[in-house]
Amino acid sequence: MTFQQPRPPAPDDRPGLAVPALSLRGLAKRFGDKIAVDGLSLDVPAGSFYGIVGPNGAGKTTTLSMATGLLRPEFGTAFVHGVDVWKHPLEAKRLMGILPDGVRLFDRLTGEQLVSYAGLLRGMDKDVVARRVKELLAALDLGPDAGTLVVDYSAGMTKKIALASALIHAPRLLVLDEPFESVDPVSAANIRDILDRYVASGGTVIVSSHVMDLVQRMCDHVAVVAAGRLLAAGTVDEVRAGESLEDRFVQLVGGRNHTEGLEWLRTF
Ligand SMILES: Nc1ncnc2c1ncn2[C@@H]1O[C@H](COP(=O)(O)OP(=O)(O)OP(=O)(O)O)[C@@H](O)[C@H]1O
Repeated sequence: MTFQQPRPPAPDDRPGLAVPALSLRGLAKRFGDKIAVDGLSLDVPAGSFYGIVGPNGAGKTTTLSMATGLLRPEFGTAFVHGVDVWKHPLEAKRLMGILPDGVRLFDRLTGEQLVSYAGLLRGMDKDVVARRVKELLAALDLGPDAGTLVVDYSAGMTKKIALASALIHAPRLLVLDEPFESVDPVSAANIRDILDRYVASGGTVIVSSHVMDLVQRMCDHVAVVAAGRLLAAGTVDEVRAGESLEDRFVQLVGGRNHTEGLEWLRTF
C-alpha cells in the first residue's frame, strides 16, 4: 500500500476554476490482507457529472464510503468543497447527499416518513420538508406508495426512496453508489432528468456504475478504477480517446477470459 501525505486542494488560480467539489488525497484501506483501495487521489470539478467505473471488487464502494465519512480511511482523506471530511465531518456532511450501496434504511417507516425523517434530521423546517417530500415522491413515481412501509418496497423502489432521502436538503454534492441498479427504465429516465437539471443549476453528481453506455451518455467526466488504483480520469472524451467507453474500459482493465473450458456446459 502506498502512502501519500494528504494535502488540501489548492484553490485553482485560473479564472472560472474553483475548489473541486470532491478531492481525494491518497485514500487507502485494507481489509485483512486485501488492499481494497491503494493510495487513490482524484479531483472532481464542481458542477461536473462524474462517473466512477471499475470491475467488481475494484474498490469503488470502499472509496466512496471513505469519501463521504462512512468508512474511516487507513491513510489519506477527502475534502468536500475544501472541507476535510474526517476533520470536520458535520460541516462536510451538510454539503453532501449520499446514496450508499447496501446500507440498511430505517425500513419500518413508510416511504414518506423515511424521507421526512431525513429532512428533519438535517434541521429543515417542517412545512418545507412536507412540500419537498411530496414533490420528490411524485418525481420518482413513488406517490401511490408513500404510505407503504419501506420494508415492503421492491429493490428499485428502495433505491428511489434512498435517493429521495439524499436529495431532500438540496446538497451541493450528490454521491450516488449504483443509483440505477434495479431501477426500471422509465424511473431511470426520470432520475436522469432530475440529476441533469441539478447539474445544470451548478450541483455536482458523482455516480458509480457498471453500465458504460449510461456513463458515456450521462456523465461529462469519468474515472476508471481497478484493484484500488486509478487507471484513468478526465473528461469522458479524454478517457475514451475516440473509442466507446466500454471498449476503452476493457482495454484499461483487461481481464477478458478466453472461452476455453466449461465444455461441460455444452453437453446437455
Ligand atoms: N467489509 C469488508 N470486509 C472485507 N473485505 C471487504 C469489505 N468491503 C470490501 N471488501 C473487499 O474490498 C474490495 C473492494 O470492494 P468494493 O466493494 O469497494 O468494490 P466495488 O468496486 O464497489 O465492487 P462492485 O462493483 O462489485 O460493487 C473487494 O475485494 C472486497 O471483497
